[in-house]
Amino acid sequence: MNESYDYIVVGAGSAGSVLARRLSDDPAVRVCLIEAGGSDASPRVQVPAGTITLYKSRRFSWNYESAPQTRLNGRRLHCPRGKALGGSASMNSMIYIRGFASDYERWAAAGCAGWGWQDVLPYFRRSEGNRLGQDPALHGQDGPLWVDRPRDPNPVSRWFVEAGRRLGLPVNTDFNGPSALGVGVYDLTQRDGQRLSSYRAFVAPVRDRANLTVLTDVEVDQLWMDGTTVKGVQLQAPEGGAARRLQAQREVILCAGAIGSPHLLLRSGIGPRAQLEAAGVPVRVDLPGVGQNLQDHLDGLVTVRSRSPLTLGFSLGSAWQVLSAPLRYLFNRKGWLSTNYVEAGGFARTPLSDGEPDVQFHFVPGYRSHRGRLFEWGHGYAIHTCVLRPRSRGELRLDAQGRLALDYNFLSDPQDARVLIEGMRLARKILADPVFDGIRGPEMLPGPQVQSDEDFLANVRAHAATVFHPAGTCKMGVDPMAVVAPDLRVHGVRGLRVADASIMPVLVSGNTNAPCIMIGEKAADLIHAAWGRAATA
Ligand SMILES: Cc1cc2nc3c(=O)[nH]c(=O)nc-3n(C[C@H](O)[C@H](O)[C@H](O)COP(=O)(O)OP(=O)(O)OC[C@H]3O[C@@H](n4cnc5c(N)ncnc54)[C@H](O)[C@@H]3O)c2cc1C
Repeated sequence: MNESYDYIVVGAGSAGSVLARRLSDDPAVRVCLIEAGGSDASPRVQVPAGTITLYKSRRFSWNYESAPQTRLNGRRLHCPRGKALGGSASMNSMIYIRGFASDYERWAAAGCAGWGWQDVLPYFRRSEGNRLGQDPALHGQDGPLWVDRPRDPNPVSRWFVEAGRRLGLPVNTDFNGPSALGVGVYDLTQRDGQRLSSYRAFVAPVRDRANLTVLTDVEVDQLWMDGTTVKGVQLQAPEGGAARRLQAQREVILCAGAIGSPHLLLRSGIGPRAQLEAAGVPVRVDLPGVGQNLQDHLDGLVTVRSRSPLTLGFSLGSAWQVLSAPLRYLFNRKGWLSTNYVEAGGFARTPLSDGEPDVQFHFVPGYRSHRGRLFEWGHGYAIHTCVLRPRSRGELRLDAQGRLALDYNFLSDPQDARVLIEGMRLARKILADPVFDGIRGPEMLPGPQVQSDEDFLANVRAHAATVFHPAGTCKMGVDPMAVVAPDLRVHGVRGLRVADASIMPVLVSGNTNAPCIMIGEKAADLIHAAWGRAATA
């Protein structure tokens, strides 16, 4: 016999966790939240510094790899995505940024009625439990998602802020305030110095609700459909076993992320007809936009070596800091283990800007980058600079063998390279400030020999990567390439919505966790409104 629920939410990540919580606030409905990954109860997830052990973890990450990037010297880029309760917010850097008001105005102008800034602001506020005394007109005080500052920021992170100020950038104490321009210490989704994913904030406190079932280590294989109506989901069959089906009396909502959701649609026969036919997947709904419109923030590095054990890193000089870190963290949540690495950063305008900041900085008080490396020997500091509103568009598709192919198509629009190069020049100027003189070693990337546009472009091709914000692959809208309508219902399909990073028609100007949480909040209200329940407070 099939198990039956009112709502099935696929994916317990940033958006899915919020949605499952809000839907199950109504005791009259039964909600099933399905997560392919397992528990998040590991110090690697809960202790902020554990984040560097997760990107390439086989247990916690899906570890996708892109197709060779033609304009990045044919390199394949690593694309980590969280695979555990909490999803990508169980491995992310915890920075709390909403994007610009103008991003959401662009969504509304592109046909997404109800998604302008004033429409989405209440949802940002509803989710947030701001610990910083920031403007209550913009910030929620009582929501489950704590927003706090790093417990023990590295002194060199503060030097970055000072260097940015001396370059003429304002010091910004609220990047989610009226203007994001400037440099500062980032606000984080942490509670008492521990990571706070939306699973931890929204679902964990109500997990014993009788009307909420949370399944872990269970992967949805495809949608269970009758014609163009979704009846439920089919789970991946255990080896040698039969596939299990779960029925949704009302709706299935895909919250499997910007890679997982379109992949699931394609596997279920919802996508571009020619692609599905070539991959041997029976076509249920010809929906040409599925997997298209892939966007991400391309990122260039300026990095400087140092001998100073003030910065994070392993050396004889830092041995005491490293060895004492577990005790310091245990007793007062301070010290080396409390860092999220990307403690400071900001938003700046390059000479190519249209008036709004067009690049974002992520400052790391450690050598080179934390990306995927468990141990970095030695010390240093670095600025990651990313293009905030990339013009390049990639795609995610099934190849002829039915395998997932992920092509960012980075730098297909040459303007992205121009903006990135100007941003990296700004980053280099910040790091050249005398405030760093006492600890400065040689610039490693892009390296002092890199000066002209051509030099920079060659460096970008050789080293640029992403800051892990894929979005847009089930875009919301009303044009022929839109996958979901502004109420998040999938065009041409009954009983199915998508609510996660994939629905962004245009990538927001900043980190994507808070926007996904907002999407989960708004999805809950859209669903409650459709089925006749008033909005939750
Ligand atoms: C390394 C890293 C650092 C980042 N740093 C930041 C940061 O500091 N600040 C910030 O704002 N953003 C950051 N991000 C981005 C941000 O975390 C994500 O954009 C956001 O969490 C995406 O939310 P989502 O709901 O779309 O998907 P996810 O949170 O990825 O959730 C999708 C969930 O669906 C599950 N799933 C997928 N397929 C299936 C299936 N078939 N069956 C069942 N379950 C399935 C997955 O396992 C996952 O748990 C970072 C991301 C990464 C990877």
